[in-house]
Amino acid sequence: MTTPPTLAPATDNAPTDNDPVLRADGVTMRFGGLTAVRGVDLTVHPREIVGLIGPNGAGKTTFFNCLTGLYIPTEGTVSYKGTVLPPKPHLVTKAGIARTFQNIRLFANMTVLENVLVGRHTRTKEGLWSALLRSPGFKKAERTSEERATELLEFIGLAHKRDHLARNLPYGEQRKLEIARALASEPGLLLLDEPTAGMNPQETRATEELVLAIRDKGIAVLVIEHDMRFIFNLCDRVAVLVQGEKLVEGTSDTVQADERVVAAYLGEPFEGAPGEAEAAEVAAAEAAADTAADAPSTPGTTKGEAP
Ligand SMILES: Nc1ncnc2c1ncn2[C@@H]1O[C@H](COP(=O)(O)OP(=O)(O)OP(=O)(O)O)[C@@H](O)[C@H]1O
Repeated sequence: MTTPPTLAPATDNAPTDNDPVLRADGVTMRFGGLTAVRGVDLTVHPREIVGLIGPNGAGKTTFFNCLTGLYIPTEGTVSYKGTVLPPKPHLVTKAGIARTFQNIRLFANMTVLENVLVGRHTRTKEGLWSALLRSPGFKKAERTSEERATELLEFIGLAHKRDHLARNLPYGEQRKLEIARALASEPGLLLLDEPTAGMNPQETRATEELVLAIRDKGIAVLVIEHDMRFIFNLCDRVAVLVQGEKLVEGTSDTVQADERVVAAYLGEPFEGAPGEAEAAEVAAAEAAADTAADAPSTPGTTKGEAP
């Protein structure tokens, strides 16, 4: 019987298809005395849909803001396809990370098409003078952008509304338009912050389909969402943040079965909860102080002094 050939170990550091698109290493964000995010590591691989969940105030949006350059993390680094990102939102977008926000941020008085075209600005090289003089290069770039924007509107099902004002779209379509605008920057990773907030069940289902279709186009997705059915249906992997720390990470089944996650959502204490060590230290110090207070005093010593 012949032994199957073994793969030779990689001899160089060339990126492979399975290298993470996103790698967050020890990301910490403090606001004065409040640590909103504490030492969070997270990776997202190509074509993965990763969910980020956690109770209100757990630090999810703050973490997104660290990933996208809106905040400069107090500690830690964020890399996209192996390169550490500068903490500047436009450079992060240019590198290949696009995002949507918890609250819709469209240009309400611009048309649907114009909103998508705005999202393309990091992909067009023509400068201000070229635009003002309407140079041939600018006109060509403008045509290409419009074609691409139209394709994206077809993809999300809003091509028939391209000339409507964004503010006249129903809520669910405004959310879709935000996603199309994010996709216009041609990202390799899309971050979605509560994409189904305020949606009815049909709109939520349609958003689920849309996220799967985005993944099928080869774009990785990291999504924050409070709708657990959405998250557990959709995600290849789920990370749970509690009080700024990553508590659990795994498949939907692993996370759903983890009693610490249930406890965190119900606000119950659990073994290993963030802050538990500090709480235990305080309790031990208080117990020691009580014992000292109850103990009969030794002649020649006063409370708090060594004999
Ligand atoms: N700019 C800021 N300055 C001070 N504190 C902040 C700032 N942004 C967030 N925080 C605090 O950081 C903590 C985490 O907030 P964050 O919005 O990231 O949580 P979240 O998990 O996204 O919550 P939700 O699910 O309610 O959106 C909260 O205590 C919040 O008050």
